[in-house]
Amino acid sequence: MSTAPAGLPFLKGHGTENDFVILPDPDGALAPTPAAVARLCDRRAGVGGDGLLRVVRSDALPEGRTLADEATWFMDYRNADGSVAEMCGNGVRVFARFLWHAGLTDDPMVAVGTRAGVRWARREADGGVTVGMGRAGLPSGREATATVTVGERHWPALHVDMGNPHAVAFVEDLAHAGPLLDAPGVAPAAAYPHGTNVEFVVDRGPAHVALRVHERGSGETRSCGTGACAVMVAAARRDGRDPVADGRDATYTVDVPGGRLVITERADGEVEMTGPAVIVAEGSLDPSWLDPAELRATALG
Ligand SMILES: N[C@@H](CCC[C@H](N)C(=O)O)C(=O)O
Repeated sequence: MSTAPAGLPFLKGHGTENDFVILPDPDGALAPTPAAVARLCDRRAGVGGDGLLRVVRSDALPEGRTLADEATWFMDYRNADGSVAEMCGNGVRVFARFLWHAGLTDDPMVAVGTRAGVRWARREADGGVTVGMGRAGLPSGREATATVTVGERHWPALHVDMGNPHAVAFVEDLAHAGPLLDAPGVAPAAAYPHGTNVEFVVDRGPAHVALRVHERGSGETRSCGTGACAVMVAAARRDGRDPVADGRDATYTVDVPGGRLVITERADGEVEMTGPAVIVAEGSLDPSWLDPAELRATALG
């Protein structure tokens, strides 16, 4: 029997192996510093994850307050290095799975506030979760394209905005991107003033592609939902498909190292992504390991 003082509750979850530490903080009592997030996400000395999902009531956060009428819950997303990101597509599926798992809602359709606006998530009969990802942004002019570099190799890349930034490069072989230990070079830097996620894409068949991704703030990951949607839209345009102009939905299968996502760009321009969302563990953080002051955890008392 443990006599350790009760620590802060956390969960661990993943969507196509994009894995997250989930920190329930309904009243917004916590304010995790970048250093605390990086410690939590550390794969050797921490819980481990590609990012952190802090679950807060929208009306308890300044950035969520304007969304509170539409979305009770706000996903405060942080990358593994502690940096803040606007959106996380796999994260929204896992966030919704947490709300259902914790009994915070039993509605199969939930709205989730994010820094990129409100996203919805729907529980499917087969256990998957579909997320309404909003419309893709395709900047024009000098921001429309960039050059991505890994070692001696260079590729043209399309700028796709899914609430967060992506540079999508079609390559001959995913192995050409190398081990992706460092962030690929992206030029001109002015095209991405806040940095970018980079996707490398190959074809697998008609309307079927596979990707590798280097995530801003997290490194190479096994999946990226916003990245997969950016890839789907880039592949559709390359294939001459524009659902809004055609008046016809386009659906692609996008394989990621950690599984498979099915993505539709609808004739009204909205992008929908379906994939798995899994809660794998629940526990509590040992207060002697993570100084509560680092989380400003009034909840630890
Ligand atoms: N893995 C996420 C994206 C997380 C944020 C990203 N690294 C960024 O900084 O924009 C996803 O599933 O979309």
